[in-house]
Amino acid sequence: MDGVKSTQEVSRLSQEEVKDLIHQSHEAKKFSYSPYSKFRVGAALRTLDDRVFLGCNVENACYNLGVCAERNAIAKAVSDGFRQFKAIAIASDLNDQFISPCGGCRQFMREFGCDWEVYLTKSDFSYKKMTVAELLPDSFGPEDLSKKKMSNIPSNL
Ligand SMILES: O=c1ccn([C@H]2C[C@H](O)[C@@H](CO)O2)c(=O)[nH]1
Ligand SMILES: [Zn+2]
Repeated sequence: MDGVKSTQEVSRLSQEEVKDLIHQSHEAKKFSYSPYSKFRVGAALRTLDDRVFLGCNVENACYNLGVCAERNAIAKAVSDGFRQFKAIAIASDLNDQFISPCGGCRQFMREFGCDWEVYLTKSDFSYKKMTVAELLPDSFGPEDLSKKKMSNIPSNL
Protein backbone atom coordinates (compact mmCIF):
# COMPACT_ATOMS: atom_id res chain seq x y z
CA MET A 1 0.00 0.00 0.00
CA ASP A 2 2.81 2.43 -0.95
CA GLY A 3 3.99 2.72 2.63
CA VAL A 4 0.72 4.33 3.71
CA LYS A 5 -0.34 2.96 7.06
CA SER A 6 -3.86 3.00 8.41
CA THR A 7 -4.45 4.67 11.77
CA GLN A 8 -4.93 1.19 13.20
CA GLU A 9 -1.46 0.08 12.09
CA VAL A 10 0.22 3.31 13.13
CA SER A 11 -1.22 3.12 16.63
CA ARG A 12 0.10 -0.36 17.42
CA LEU A 13 3.32 -0.74 19.37
CA SER A 14 6.19 -3.02 18.40
CA GLN A 15 7.32 -5.64 20.91
CA GLU A 16 10.34 -3.50 21.71
CA GLU A 17 8.15 -0.45 22.32
CA VAL A 18 5.89 -2.47 24.60
CA LYS A 19 8.89 -3.66 26.63
CA ASP A 20 10.22 -0.12 26.82
CA LEU A 21 6.89 1.34 27.97
CA ILE A 22 6.60 -1.35 30.64
CA HIS A 23 10.13 -0.66 31.79
CA GLN A 24 9.35 3.05 32.04
CA SER A 25 6.21 2.36 34.09
CA HIS A 26 8.34 0.47 36.61
CA GLU A 27 10.83 3.34 36.68
CA ALA A 28 7.95 5.79 37.31
CA LYS A 29 6.87 3.63 40.26
CA LYS A 30 10.10 4.57 42.03
CA PHE A 31 8.76 8.11 42.55
CA SER A 32 5.53 6.87 44.14
CA TYR A 33 4.53 8.89 47.19
CA SER A 34 2.51 6.31 49.08
CA PRO A 35 3.34 6.54 52.80
CA TYR A 36 -0.19 5.49 53.82
CA SER A 37 -0.98 2.50 51.62
CA LYS A 38 2.66 1.59 50.95
CA PHE A 39 1.37 0.46 47.57
CA ARG A 40 3.60 1.86 44.84
CA VAL A 41 2.17 2.38 41.37
CA GLY A 42 3.75 3.80 38.22
CA ALA A 43 2.34 4.52 34.78
CA ALA A 44 3.89 5.27 31.40
CA LEU A 45 1.62 6.77 28.76
CA ARG A 46 2.62 6.82 25.09
CA THR A 47 1.00 9.43 22.87
CA LEU A 48 0.06 8.98 19.22
CA ASP A 49 3.16 10.96 18.30
CA ASP A 50 5.35 8.80 20.50
CA ARG A 51 6.02 10.96 23.50
CA VAL A 52 5.95 9.25 26.87
CA PHE A 53 4.48 10.79 30.00
CA LEU A 54 5.13 9.18 33.37
CA GLY A 55 3.00 9.25 36.51
CA CYS A 56 3.01 7.76 39.98
CA ASN A 57 0.44 7.65 42.73
CA VAL A 58 0.56 10.64 45.07
CA GLU A 59 -1.17 10.15 48.41
CA ASN A 60 -2.14 12.72 51.03
CA ALA A 61 -2.66 12.93 54.81
CA CYS A 62 -6.24 13.74 53.86
CA TYR A 63 -6.55 10.22 52.46
CA ASN A 64 -9.30 10.80 49.94
CA LEU A 65 -7.22 13.37 48.06
CA GLY A 66 -4.73 10.78 46.84
CA VAL A 67 -4.33 10.51 43.07
CA CYS A 68 -3.58 7.37 41.08
CA ALA A 69 -0.54 6.92 38.84
CA GLU A 70 -2.60 6.52 35.66
CA ARG A 71 -4.54 9.69 36.22
CA ASN A 72 -1.39 11.65 36.95
CA ALA A 73 0.22 10.47 33.71
CA ILE A 74 -2.88 11.38 31.70
CA ALA A 75 -3.20 14.78 33.38
CA LYS A 76 0.45 15.53 32.63
CA ALA A 77 -0.01 14.70 28.93
CA VAL A 78 -3.24 16.65 28.58
CA SER A 79 -1.71 19.62 30.40
CA ASP A 80 1.08 19.65 27.82
CA GLY A 81 -1.40 19.55 24.93
CA PHE A 82 -1.48 15.82 24.14
CA ARG A 83 -4.84 14.06 23.99
CA GLN A 84 -4.30 11.16 21.63
CA PHE A 85 -2.86 8.05 23.16
CA LYS A 86 -1.55 4.73 21.90
CA ALA A 87 -1.00 2.90 25.13
CA ILE A 88 -0.47 3.06 28.86
CA ALA A 89 1.57 0.62 30.95
CA ILE A 90 0.83 0.27 34.65
CA ALA A 91 3.26 -1.10 37.24
CA SER A 92 2.96 -2.12 40.87
CA ASP A 93 4.93 -4.38 43.22
CA LEU A 94 2.41 -7.20 42.99
CA ASN A 95 4.12 -10.38 41.83
CA ASP A 96 1.17 -12.76 41.81
CA GLN A 97 -1.37 -10.69 39.91
CA PHE A 98 -1.56 -7.99 37.28
CA ILE A 99 -2.27 -4.49 38.58
CA SER A 100 -5.87 -3.55 37.86
CA PRO A 101 -6.77 0.12 37.37
CA CYS A 102 -9.54 1.51 39.57
CA GLY A 103 -12.88 2.49 38.10
CA GLY A 104 -12.02 6.19 38.20
CA CYS A 105 -8.89 5.65 36.13
CA ARG A 106 -10.75 3.48 33.63
CA GLN A 107 -13.21 6.31 33.11
CA PHE A 108 -10.35 8.82 32.89
CA MET A 109 -8.73 6.72 30.12
CA ARG A 110 -12.02 6.30 28.33
CA GLU A 111 -12.43 10.07 28.01
CA PHE A 112 -9.67 9.91 25.39
CA GLY A 113 -11.01 6.95 23.44
CA CYS A 114 -11.98 3.29 23.85
CA ASP A 115 -9.63 1.76 21.31
CA TRP A 116 -6.19 2.08 22.83
CA GLU A 117 -4.02 -0.31 24.72
CA VAL A 118 -3.51 -0.88 28.43
CA TYR A 119 -0.63 -3.05 29.61
CA LEU A 120 -1.26 -4.42 33.08
CA THR A 121 1.99 -5.68 34.56
CA LYS A 122 3.41 -7.71 37.42
CA SER A 123 6.61 -6.91 39.31
CA ASP A 124 8.56 -9.29 37.04
CA PHE A 125 7.53 -7.12 34.04
CA SER A 126 5.22 -9.82 32.64
CA TYR A 127 2.05 -8.30 31.25
CA LYS A 128 -1.51 -8.69 30.13
CA LYS A 129 -2.65 -6.53 27.24
CA MET A 130 -6.18 -5.10 27.28
CA THR A 131 -8.00 -2.24 25.60
CA VAL A 132 -9.81 0.58 27.34
CA ALA A 133 -13.08 -0.81 25.95
CA GLU A 134 -12.39 -4.20 27.53
CA LEU A 135 -11.65 -2.59 30.88
CA LEU A 136 -14.77 -0.44 30.72
CA PRO A 137 -17.51 -1.99 28.57
CA ASP A 138 -20.68 -0.09 27.69
CA SER A 139 -19.04 3.07 28.88
CA PHE A 140 -20.29 6.62 29.07
CA GLY A 141 -18.15 9.15 27.24
CA PRO A 142 -18.04 12.63 25.72
CA GLU A 143 -20.06 11.56 22.66
CA ASP A 144 -22.97 10.64 24.92
CA LEU A 145 -23.38 14.26 25.97
CA SER A 146 -24.49 15.19 22.45
CA LYS A 147 -27.75 17.11 22.68
CA LYS A 148 -28.89 15.35 19.49
CA LYS A 149 -29.24 12.14 21.42
CA MET A 150 -31.51 13.67 24.03
CA SER A 151 -35.22 14.23 24.01
CA ASN A 152 -37.39 16.38 26.24
CA ILE A 153 -34.62 18.74 27.26
CA PRO A 154 -36.13 21.31 29.62
CA SER A 155 -36.02 24.80 28.07
CA ASN A 156 -34.46 26.29 31.20
CA LEU A 157 -31.10 24.53 30.55
O1 LIG B 1 -4.22 1.05 39.42
C1 LIG B 1 -3.98 1.62 40.50
C2 LIG B 1 -4.38 1.08 41.73
C3 LIG B 1 -4.06 1.76 42.89
N1 LIG B 1 -3.37 2.95 42.81
C4 LIG B 1 -2.97 3.64 44.03
C5 LIG B 1 -4.02 4.44 44.74
C6 LIG B 1 -3.45 4.45 46.15
O2 LIG B 1 -2.46 5.47 46.26
C7 LIG B 1 -2.75 3.11 46.28
C8 LIG B 1 -3.57 2.06 47.00
O3 LIG B 1 -4.82 1.93 46.45
O4 LIG B 1 -2.50 2.69 44.96
C9 LIG B 1 -2.97 3.48 41.61
O5 LIG B 1 -2.31 4.52 41.53
N2 LIG B 1 -3.33 2.81 40.48
ZN1 LIG C 1 -7.07 4.79 39.79
